[in-house]
Amino acid sequence: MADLTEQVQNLSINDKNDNKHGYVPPHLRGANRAPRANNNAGNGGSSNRGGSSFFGSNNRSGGSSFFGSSGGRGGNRGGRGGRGGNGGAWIDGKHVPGRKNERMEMELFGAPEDPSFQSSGINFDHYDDIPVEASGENVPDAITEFTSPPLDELLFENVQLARFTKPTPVQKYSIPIVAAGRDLMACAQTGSGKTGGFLFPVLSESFKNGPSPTPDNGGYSYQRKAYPTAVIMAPTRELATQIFDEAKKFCYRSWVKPCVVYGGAPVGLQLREMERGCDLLVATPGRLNDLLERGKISLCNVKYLVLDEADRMLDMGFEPQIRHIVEDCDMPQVGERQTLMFSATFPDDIQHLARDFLADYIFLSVGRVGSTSENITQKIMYVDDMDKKSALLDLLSAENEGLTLIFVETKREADNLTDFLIMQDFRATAIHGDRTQQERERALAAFRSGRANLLVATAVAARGLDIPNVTRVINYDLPGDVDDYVHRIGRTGRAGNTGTAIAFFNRNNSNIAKGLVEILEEANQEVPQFLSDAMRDSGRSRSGRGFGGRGGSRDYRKQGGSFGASRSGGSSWGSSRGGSDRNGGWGGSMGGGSSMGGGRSNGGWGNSSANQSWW
Ligand SMILES: Nc1ncnc2c1ncn2[C@@H]1O[C@H](COP(=O)(O)OP(=O)(O)OP(=O)(O)O)[C@@H](O)[C@H]1O
Repeated sequence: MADLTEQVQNLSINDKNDNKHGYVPPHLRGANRAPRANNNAGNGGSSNRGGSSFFGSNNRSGGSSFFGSSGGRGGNRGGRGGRGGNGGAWIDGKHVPGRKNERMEMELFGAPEDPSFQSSGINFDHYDDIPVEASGENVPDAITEFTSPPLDELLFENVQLARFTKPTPVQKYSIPIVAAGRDLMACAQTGSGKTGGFLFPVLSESFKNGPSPTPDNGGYSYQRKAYPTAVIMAPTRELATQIFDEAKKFCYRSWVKPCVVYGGAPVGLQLREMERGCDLLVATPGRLNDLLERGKISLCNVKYLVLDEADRMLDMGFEPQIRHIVEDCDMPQVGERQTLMFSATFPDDIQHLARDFLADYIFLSVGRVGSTSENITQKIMYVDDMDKKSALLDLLSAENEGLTLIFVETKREADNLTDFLIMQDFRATAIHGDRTQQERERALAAFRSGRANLLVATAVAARGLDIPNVTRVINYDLPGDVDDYVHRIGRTGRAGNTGTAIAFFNRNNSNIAKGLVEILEEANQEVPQFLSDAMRDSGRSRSGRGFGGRGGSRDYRKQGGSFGASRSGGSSWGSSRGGSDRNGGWGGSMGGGSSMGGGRSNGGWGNSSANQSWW
């Protein structure tokens, strides 16, 4: 990839001799860009205007099959009763692993050189230098490597098949914490292995201890019910599917049969799959609630409850459903189950939810809460709204290798920009809450496979998605909340790989100037002068980290000074949530998303009322 600073300099960004904002779009420079070579191998050229659904589907993750185990590569059918396939069984209090199957191993774990499987990057070892804070009573010692014990032997074998040679910091702590029977709230940077952070200990303990006996219903029930041992809730269907795909790997040959359920997909198919066994259930809250109400699932056997991207679920308005599922159904009480909450950002309100869901928990933060990885090179460019398309074309023309994720604020903007890029002969596709599930899956599959190397997305793609080879994230529209920025740029620079994140900033984004400056400084990135100016000016009209400021804080229990076995320092942040295209209609029963239209009112820096009127 061409040097980012050079690229940005070539765009005359911040050149005081140009205009007042420094950026001179190509059409004003009289630049006659040569017609772009048709690189549209995948979609047949610019005549393919009809949005993006024409990109065919499929990639290694199958993109879509809800229950991969019923398809070609799943097959953990054994469940506790040993239902054949390569699944194991729990028999007479013992775990009996299934047979090895080379074809299935290839499907689940891939060949070492297969680029569609994320491999750890050159900076993976740098994770060891990140300070970790673990607070709470009697924090168990972290492990330093994957060994069995403490990991269950079969899980250890599966971790080796995945070619994970060393635990990431969050995994080093979560494995002994869960093994000690403790609850956990964990905050770790994007791409630093949080999924393994909950799957490894939950599966390891499940493999060792087996399921609870299914309640005897006296033979009166006419319908089968699922009695999962572990329930993992996630905010979006894509994230749920991704966790499920990851779970399939680590459940290989075990008694644990993973399942996934989410809204917007036919419930009949999901029910049929659940009937084959459902020991680890990954679910969006809305669909889980629905299935509970239909009496298809009982939570009475749950030993492990995981809330992934918990703050996002609250943002999406899932709190009533989550509370209903956890508090009003038949799930064992706090203290009788283990509860784990994970995210890269933890605003205060989520910590307060923890008071109700967790008991005597350990708060783990890896790096500064809500910080970004130094594996990501961040650049903020001043670009007025009217110049954004030109600036984007410039960036894409200068560098179009690897996969680029482009974030916009509204669904309509996502479609418009995608059409525009396709018109310019770029291989672009779009993902947002108004697209059908099939369109979204096809778009993601095309992006993963590289047939479309540009994915235009709303905030719905900001969280959790783990797509190898995303080398660049462009915030065409900045989000209104700095936490969202952190998650968005975290789609690159994962597992120790490097990536770049570019954001178009203008006076409409002054609300997050302060938060952005803090993030850039923490990650040792350059802070452009216009951003410092914007921060200073916007600071005159408001104080503190409030508006658009950093979410997340350290363990709120320590703010009262009650206890703390801190292993390193921490800091406390104010919390705030901004509005943005947040809902998007993913997962569960959430409806369509909201849109912040363009055309926000402009005001000068520090013209507080004008700047904030849309906020
Ligand atoms: N111990 C490990 N060794 C090597 N690679 C790992 C390890 N743990 C996880 N990974 C890989 O790192 C990538 C990022 O992991 P994961 O998706 O769990 O990150 P995350 O912290 O949940 O990120 P986000 O906050 O964006 O959801 C994945 O491709 C995963 O396979």
